[in-house]
Amino acid sequence: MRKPLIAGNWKLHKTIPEALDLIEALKKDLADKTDIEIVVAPVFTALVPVAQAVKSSNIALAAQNCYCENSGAFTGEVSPALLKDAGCSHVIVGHSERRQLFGENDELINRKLKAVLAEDLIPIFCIGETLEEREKDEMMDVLKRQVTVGLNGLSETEMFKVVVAYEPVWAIGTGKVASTDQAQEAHAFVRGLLAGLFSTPVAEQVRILYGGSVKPDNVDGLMAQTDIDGTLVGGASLKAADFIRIARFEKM
Ligand SMILES: O=C[C@H](O)COP(=O)(O)O
Repeated sequence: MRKPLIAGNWKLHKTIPEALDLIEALKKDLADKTDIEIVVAPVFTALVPVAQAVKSSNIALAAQNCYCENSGAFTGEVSPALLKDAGCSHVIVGHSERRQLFGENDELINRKLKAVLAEDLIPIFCIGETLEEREKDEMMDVLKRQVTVGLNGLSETEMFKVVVAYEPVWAIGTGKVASTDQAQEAHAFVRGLLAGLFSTPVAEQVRILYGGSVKPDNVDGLMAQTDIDGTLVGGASLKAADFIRIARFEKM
């Protein structure tokens, strides 16, 4: 049985006071939610205060990115060890905005995943095809490459800790959510890849989140799909009421 995970990626939004306001609202209204895991990913500068605020709550803290080395002459980077020190338990790795805007490739993402796991943090490993790739019927090839290279060299034990997030790039921030059929098809395909690359137990236990225009009015249909184990929410995670409704998805 895979425990649902609802994660909010706040991207480049919210000052420290705004982040703390949002956290207080989530803590108040989601305190009873023990049947799911809740994760929020604020900007780096808000991690420490938010870590203090979520202590002893059911909300876990993620960073939105990290580097693949723990120390050294890497100006501007933040390491998994320092994120752990700041109070993070999760790190988003390979988000499409990192791939598209900051040139991250599958090999670098693989190194980041290994660095995150070496610190005993949980990576939320993002994959997904662009609109152009989908229109050229390359979705499966792209997902296969991202999964095969991104997870290369991970042990089965490490894989049990990984969370995968399928985020079709064309659905991110566009309001165009994948249909439940499209999302389920991609998730089932990714689960099949995990079975082939690792094992059936890995495929059965690894959680695969859906991301891309998840909103209160579409979350129930998405979460009803067999292979969708949670959501990685961008825009709607910035509003307490929307994120709370998403975390309170109804089982259909
Ligand atoms: O990490 C979250 C995704 O990029 C989805 O963002 P969105 O919900 O604003 O489409």
